[in-house]
Amino acid sequence: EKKEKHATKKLMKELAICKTLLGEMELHEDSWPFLLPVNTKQFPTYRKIIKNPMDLSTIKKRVHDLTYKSREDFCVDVRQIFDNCEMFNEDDSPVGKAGHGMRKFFELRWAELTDK
Ligand SMILES: Cc1ncccc1N[C@@H](C)c1cnc2ccsc2c1
Repeated sequence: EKKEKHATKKLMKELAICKTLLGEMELHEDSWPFLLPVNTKQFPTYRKIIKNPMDLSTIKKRVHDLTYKSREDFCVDVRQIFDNCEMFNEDDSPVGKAGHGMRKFFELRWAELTDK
């Protein structure tokens, strides 16, 4: 059991990092396009082009539901948001620019929060 307790403690620490980062991203001025799932009525082609839709509210639910088994699982979903954004939006569009800004912010903070 000792090993198990250790793993659980490690996961809890990692999820705390994810919660911190998620909170900071939600407050970021460039987060507005990513807060909720893209509305397919507003963007009918979206589901055709984007195979793995992802957004911050979905990630928040997964953190809360303990879906993530490591901070890496969390990171994969966050990066999916920005990859989808680049796929669907022009770089110089408002949403495209917001995606680049958010990715920059995330990657910097992610590196800072990684154990030195
Ligand atoms: C991230 C993303 N990628 C592709 C399409 C949309 C979005 N975001 C939605 C929220 C969005 C983004 N921009 C606008 C502008 C008017 S409604 C609306 C909704």
